[in-house]
Amino acid sequence: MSVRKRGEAPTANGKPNGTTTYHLEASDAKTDHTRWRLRDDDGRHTWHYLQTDEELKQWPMTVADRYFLGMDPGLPQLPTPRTPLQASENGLAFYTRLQLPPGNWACEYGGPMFLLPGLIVTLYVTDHRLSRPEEIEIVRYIFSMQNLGAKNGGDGGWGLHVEGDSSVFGTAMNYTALRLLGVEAEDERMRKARGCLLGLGGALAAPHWGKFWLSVLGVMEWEIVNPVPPELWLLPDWVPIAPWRWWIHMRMVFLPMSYAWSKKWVYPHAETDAVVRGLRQELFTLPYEEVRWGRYRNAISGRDNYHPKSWVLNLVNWFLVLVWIPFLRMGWLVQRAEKWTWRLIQMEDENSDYADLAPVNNPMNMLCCCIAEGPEAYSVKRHRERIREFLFMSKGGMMMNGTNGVQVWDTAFTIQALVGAGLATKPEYHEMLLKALQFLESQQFVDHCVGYTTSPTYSDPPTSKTSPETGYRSPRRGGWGFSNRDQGYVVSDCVSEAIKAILMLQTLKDPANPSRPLFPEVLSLERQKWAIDIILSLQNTNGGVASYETRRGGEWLEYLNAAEVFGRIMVEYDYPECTTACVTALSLFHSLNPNYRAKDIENFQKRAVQWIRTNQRADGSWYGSWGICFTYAGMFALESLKTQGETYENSERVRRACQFFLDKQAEDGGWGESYRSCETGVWCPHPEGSQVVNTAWVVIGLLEAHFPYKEPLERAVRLLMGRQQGNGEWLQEGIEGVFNKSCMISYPNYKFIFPVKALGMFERRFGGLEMNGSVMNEKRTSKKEEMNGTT
Ligand SMILES: CC(C)=CCC[C@@H](C)[C@H]1CC[C@@]2(C)[C@@H]3CC[C@H]4C(C)(C)[C@@H](O)CC[C@@]45C[C@@]35CC[C@]12C
Repeated sequence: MSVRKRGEAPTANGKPNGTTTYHLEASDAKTDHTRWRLRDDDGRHTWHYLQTDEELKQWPMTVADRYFLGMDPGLPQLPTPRTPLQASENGLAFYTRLQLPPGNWACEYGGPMFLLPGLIVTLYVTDHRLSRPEEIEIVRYIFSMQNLGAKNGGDGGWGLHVEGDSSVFGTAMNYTALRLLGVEAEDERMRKARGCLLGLGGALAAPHWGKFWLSVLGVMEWEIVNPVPPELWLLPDWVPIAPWRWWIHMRMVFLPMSYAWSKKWVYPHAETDAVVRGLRQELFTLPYEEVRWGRYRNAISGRDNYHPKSWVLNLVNWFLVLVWIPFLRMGWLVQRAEKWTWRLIQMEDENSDYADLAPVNNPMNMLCCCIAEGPEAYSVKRHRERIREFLFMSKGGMMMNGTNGVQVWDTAFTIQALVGAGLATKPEYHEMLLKALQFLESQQFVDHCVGYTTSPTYSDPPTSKTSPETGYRSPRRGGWGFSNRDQGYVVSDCVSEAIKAILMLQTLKDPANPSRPLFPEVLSLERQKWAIDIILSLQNTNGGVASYETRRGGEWLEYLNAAEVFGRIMVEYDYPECTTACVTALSLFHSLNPNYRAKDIENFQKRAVQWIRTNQRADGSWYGSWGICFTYAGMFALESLKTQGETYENSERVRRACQFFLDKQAEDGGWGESYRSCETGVWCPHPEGSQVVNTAWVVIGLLEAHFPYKEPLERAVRLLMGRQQGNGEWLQEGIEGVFNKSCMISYPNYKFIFPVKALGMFERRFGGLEMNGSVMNEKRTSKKEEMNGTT
């Protein structure tokens, strides 16, 4: 496919010069997939398109490349498993081949449909282009996610996430991205998308973030954006609404947004740019010239309005727009606010070497660097380099991952799966596990953020204290994040799952010589203690544990939730997943090192477990916030209760949890939960029936609970085995993860990790199965018969 330039010739440096637009001659073009390669430099993932035959010779395709690109990975058919453990091992035979050389795993961590457009707008307005193969594949990806045909009503739009119904946000932003990438407005799919968008009220009914991006691009005017005043960053720390108290993702998005909003920065070539001018005509239900922007500040389509703005926020906005901005907003104050905001942006960039917290604030920070320092500044260049770590090549094209990878998280779970399945001592997995272990060790944060170098002292156990000098960051030395060390953000359960995985391996004994450890001690006791210190610093006063930090503000701050499309985003909340992960990690560590901060650990555990107990719903379930949904949280909760000695036998609470699961078991023996559970807070069955991942979670949960009856578990295990392919793989089913209640996100490696663990755990508990022929299409025997009178 060629990208033809319309208008002017290329500039000397080969970049477009603002007034130049491009269009793809054939917007359904595809690159040669045999030329893509994934590189992993110590956990930093980037995709490369090889140009020459020489390069192709030097850099052969791997099984992982082929798999991610949707090509046949070329792995052999395996002997039909006769037992769950054999099935588990077949799964591993496949999954092991996806491990990357430094020891971690990658994946298409997609779902949200608002990430790529933010990047594309930023690149466009900062006069930078991705490579041609990348652009081609991004176009392909966005089109492949369009709601066409049978997909979500086929109305031609895009949703907030890949499985969602079309929304104004999804449609306006993805349509815009495609146009910026050169797709013609007259393309049939674009016409369809426009029809959908205009039917939903057009871009004037976009949520806050949509209006923000379109104003930066110059398609809208800033008047339509509800205020994002950087002055909030000048509030003294004691003020209850001060931004440092917000959930880290919200404050890190608010930060660059407030800077750009304050500057009212607009793409300098907007007036002459043909695409921008085209978009002004394409996105609205009335002629651009007639729009009175201020009137649409609060317009929002019903499809997008998951969390309507509160009356408090409406009042605040009213005051800011009609009183503060026209009469009270002093120049000197604005200058101070912008200066301090810019400093905080720099701290975020410096602390992560421009990787930044997530793919929402990363392009926004890049934009601010360009505003503050110009497009040629180091900060902008470094952002451009780092942003590539979010881009991932998939079968459907190039997409933007929800983080810069899943490295630490999936590696930790993989190790635990093998240990849980009883396979970690087998020689054939030694090399794989050793690499995974070494990878985790290499990704621990060994330094606090800039600003912590002077206080508190390194020898003090970290507290949750924070200060402006650190960019309001909490201590991080000893922690792990979700992706890699560079990103540098502690997540409570990532620290916990990582330290657990490491301790599990480091304490394994060689079965041939039980006095000899099977794996080297890669993480010293001192560094283990750092990790424990971090975990201990993360408990909230009520005993629960949140995601990145302790809770800094009250739930009432949701009154100021301006994003509209997400729920529960303003402050940290306690999560069963995070709380239970900390409990299980502390238990394991304490069992090995009974003397280190024993009292603190005991107190933490007592209070955390009490919180987990009270967080259980009357029907026995726990609501999961990061995976879908009750099946996910239930698994974690049951595991943590077991560490406190609470099992089916002795705990009414655990029995209720098990009964909740049993009540939801499907005819085919599995469990299938829809993402609607997350949105609505009530169990919603998956429209396509049982799902491998949900089923595996429940099996693990029930086994952790010491659920004594084999029959329901056996039926589930047979379903897992029946869904397995001849080469050991499981195919992708429904999306597995979620954030902020309304946005789904995929965890493709879960379909390997959890079935492998569940199958192995089952066999360890109950032994093999009687296999007469195929395991598929098992006739349902009565669950009730076995359960009657027994629970
Ligand atoms: C700024 C907004 C609203 C969107 C950007 C996306 C991010 C908020 C989220 C994308 C990935 C998330 C979900 C991330 C992924 C891992 C989880 C977890 C599984 C470790 C969980 O147990 C704790 C929270 C997570 C770190 C997550 C938080 C939110 C994301 C970064």
